[in-house]
Formats: sequence, structure tokens, C-alpha cells
Amino acid sequence: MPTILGPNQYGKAENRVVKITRDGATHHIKDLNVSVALSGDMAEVHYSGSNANVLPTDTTKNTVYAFAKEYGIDSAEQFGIHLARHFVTSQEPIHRARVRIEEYAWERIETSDADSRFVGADEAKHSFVRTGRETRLTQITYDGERWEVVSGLKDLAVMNSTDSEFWGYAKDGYTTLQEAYDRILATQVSGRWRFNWTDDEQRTPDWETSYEQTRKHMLQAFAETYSLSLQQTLYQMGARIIDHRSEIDEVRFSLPNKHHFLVDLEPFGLRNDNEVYLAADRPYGLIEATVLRDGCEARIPVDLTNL
Ligand SMILES: O=c1[nH]c(=O)c2[nH]c(=O)[nH]c2[nH]1
Repeated sequence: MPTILGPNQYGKAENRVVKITRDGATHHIKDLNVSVALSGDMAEVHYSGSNANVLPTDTTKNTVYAFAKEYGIDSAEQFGIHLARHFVTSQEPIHRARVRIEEYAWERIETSDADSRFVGADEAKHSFVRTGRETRLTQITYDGERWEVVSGLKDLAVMNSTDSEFWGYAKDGYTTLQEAYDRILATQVSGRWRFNWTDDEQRTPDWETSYEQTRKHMLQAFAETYSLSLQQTLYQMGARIIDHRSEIDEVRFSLPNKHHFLVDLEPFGLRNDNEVYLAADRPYGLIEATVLRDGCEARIPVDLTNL
């Protein structure tokens, strides 16, 4: 049976790089997990084992660390763009690079003492605590002509303890769900947003500001939407981002509906006045949708676990 090689890519995954920038005694941290996937003229290594076109994955790893020193890490996006450009433009057989980065947030430890080791009165200059915040994400893809920058986040847990209803839904013989006029709405946001950035237009956003503002608009929309369904809330979250951030054309969310069930306390002679809930972990409703700037194309993959 003749066979041929299908799609393939290779590179070093999960390069953990921590970059300390020393501004005198005040230090700054960037903590990234960088995965590089390269593709191009790689048939021969699969067919015959000739490694002539193969830049070793070990070199890919070394480049990540060397670039952290040589160019610094202003933002995950800028760092990923730099790496992707390097692999595609420096190695003729490499036609496409995809760089995925996760970023973990650290914040300064607050201190009670004011002395020279501290920034201001109460922030340590070189002592940090990893925040319980979400994981920030970015993916940069470059094929020598086109760039695609998709950033986002995962594991951002949010809850509204009121202003959420769910009723008026379709019912059939298997429907048992009671209509809810005041329920908890909770989810763990996984979101991705695609930038309209291209290298030639010199319209490069400040990636750090863009992330903080996008996150802020998303959270404000979650908090401020009186929700009739998680679907409606999702749309508002996406629309708020598109309305406020001109650098973003597409937003996709995957939102697990983290169900909170009122516990029946009647057997104990107690009235549960919307106070005591069982937080169920599974199964969960899974609400997923893309919100687009009018006229733009949906390009973020439907399944966010693939991004
Ligand atoms: O916001 C919701 N959307 C649904 O589609 C749904 N389905 C369900 O059982 N509960 C909910 N809640």
C-alpha cells in the first residue's frame, strides 16, 4: 500500500522561561511557558531520515532562552512575534512557525515595613507571590506572509450571586428543570481574541494594555449584564470587547455553566432562602460562541482546547 506524509510540525514544547529584569534594586518578573511548532519542507526526514532540513528542537529551546536575554520580554505577544519571525526568515526549509505562550502572573508581596528593600512603603522590590489569577495565553502564527495573533485567557472564575434568571425554555417529556427567577451564575472563562494586527501596518497595540483592558471589559460585561441565559451574557462579554478594542475583530468564549443547586433543607426543618447551595462540578452546561466585528471572518477554532 503506498503511503504519503500528511500534515506535520515539530518543535520544543513547554519551554519554561523566567526573565528577571533588574531595575536597580527593583526587579520585574515575566514567567512564560513557550511552545514552538515549526513546519515546512520536512518530507525527507520522515521518508528517509535525512535531517538536512531539521533545525533541532534543542536549538528551538536555546533560541527561546537566548532571545529572552537578547531582546527581553516586553509582552508574551511581542516575544512570540519575534521568535516566529526568526524561525521563518532564518531557515529556508521552515515555512511556518506557531508559537504558543502561557503566562503566569506574579505580584509584589505587600509588606508592613518601610525600608530600602521595598518599593514605596509596602511593596517588596524582589519578593513576589504567584497570583491566583487566570492564565494568560497567546498564539502567534507566521507563514512568511501572513501573521495571526490570537490572545486570551483560561481559568478565570467568575460568579454573579443574583441578577440571573433562566426560564421560558423549550420543554419535552424529559424536561425536569425548574424555571429560575433568581439563580447563581458562575463560570470559568476560557476566551480567545484575534487581533487585526499585520506586520506592515505599523499599528502595533501596546499588548499589555490591550490585555488588561480586554479583561476589564469582559469582567464588566459579566457583572453588568442582567442575565436571562449564559448565552446572552457570553454575547454581551464579546460585544463589549469588540466595541471598545479596535485592535480586536473576533472573540470566542467557552463557558462552563458551573451549576449551583439550592439544597433542600426542609428535612431539617430549615427554610433555604436562596442562601445555601451545592456547587456541582459535573456535569456542566458548556456554552460556546464567537462574537465578530461585522464584516469579519470567524477564524478562531471552534474547539478552544485546540488552541
Ligand atoms: O444559561 C443557561 N443556558 C442554558 O442553555 C441552560 N440549560 C440549562 O439546563 N440551564 C441553562 N442555563
